[in-house]
Amino acid sequence: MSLPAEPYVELPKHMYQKGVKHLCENGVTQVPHKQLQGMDRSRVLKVLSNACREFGFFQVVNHGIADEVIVKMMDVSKRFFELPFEERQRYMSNNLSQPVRYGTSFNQNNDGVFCWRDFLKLSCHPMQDFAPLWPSSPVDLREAVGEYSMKTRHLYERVMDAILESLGLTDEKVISNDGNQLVMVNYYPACPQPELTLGLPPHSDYGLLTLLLQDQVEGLQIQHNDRWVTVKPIPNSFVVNIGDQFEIFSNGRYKSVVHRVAVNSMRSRLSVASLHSVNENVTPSPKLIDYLNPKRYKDTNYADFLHYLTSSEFKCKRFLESRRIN
Ligand SMILES: O=C(O)CCC(=O)C(=O)O
Ligand SMILES: [Fe+2]
Repeated sequence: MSLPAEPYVELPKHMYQKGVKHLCENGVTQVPHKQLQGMDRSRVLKVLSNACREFGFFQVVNHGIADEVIVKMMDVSKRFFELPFEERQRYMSNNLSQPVRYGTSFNQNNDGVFCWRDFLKLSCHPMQDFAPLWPSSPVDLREAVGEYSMKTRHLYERVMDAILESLGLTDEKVISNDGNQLVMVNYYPACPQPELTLGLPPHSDYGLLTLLLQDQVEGLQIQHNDRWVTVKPIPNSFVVNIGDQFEIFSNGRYKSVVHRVAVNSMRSRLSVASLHSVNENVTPSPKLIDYLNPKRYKDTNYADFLHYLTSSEFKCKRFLESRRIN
């Protein structure tokens, strides 16, 4: 299996490699594209592995998804949130497991936590089951989401293969095979008092891996060494982050990173997350368990996650903490 052509990783400052130029001021270092082109495959895997282990996130450019697919997805998403409320309201539901769900920060009956965010959640896999349920307006939404979800799924599989390889698990099929894909479109309206709220509160993603497309408005922040690092948008790139299921599978080698979204008073922001997870039990890979690295997590499935959401633990600790073996 081959790596995506030249993954371009954006890494926090102190991790930057010898000879890599320091480009940004906000605590984030970019590895310039040219440097990666010169790197051999094992070196790229090493960079990927460092990024996953220490930070749980990186950015990918040169991913092979055409700009046109990305632009269409962003454009149709924007038009969805501009539809009259009555139109969007048809997809509102209190039922978290609805395959298509819309929610708005101006009607918070649905969510316990207040977020300055509207969202549209679309289940995508298998596509033939879910596409007929996606909103029929704007008229080109289904086509754009269909194409976007297929391409991001393919990219997910390639990135996952590379991540497994970086862990020395090339034969491990269990995790990259069939699974769920959710496309979550997030719209953060400009907020008159941004210091009083967040677009999304601190959380980590439940699944294996998330591929996130963001527009050019800053907002996503990653927790690292007790501070918040803003992820600078790179046009048409994907921010990839490790989710809880993968931290468990990797027996804690790779980290599911806590992140949040800040809002601002001037500009609205749009992002599209493609969330990949599996339904079945996830258990730490036996190949990553040994005398020095005992099993660190309990076996986990979606029912455990739902149970956690309704339990008293939800308010005081992360889901992952509840799965840790001490
Ligand atoms: O909007 C963003 O940048 C992040 C969204 C996110 O964290 C999520 O959908 O889980
Ligand atoms: Fe997230």
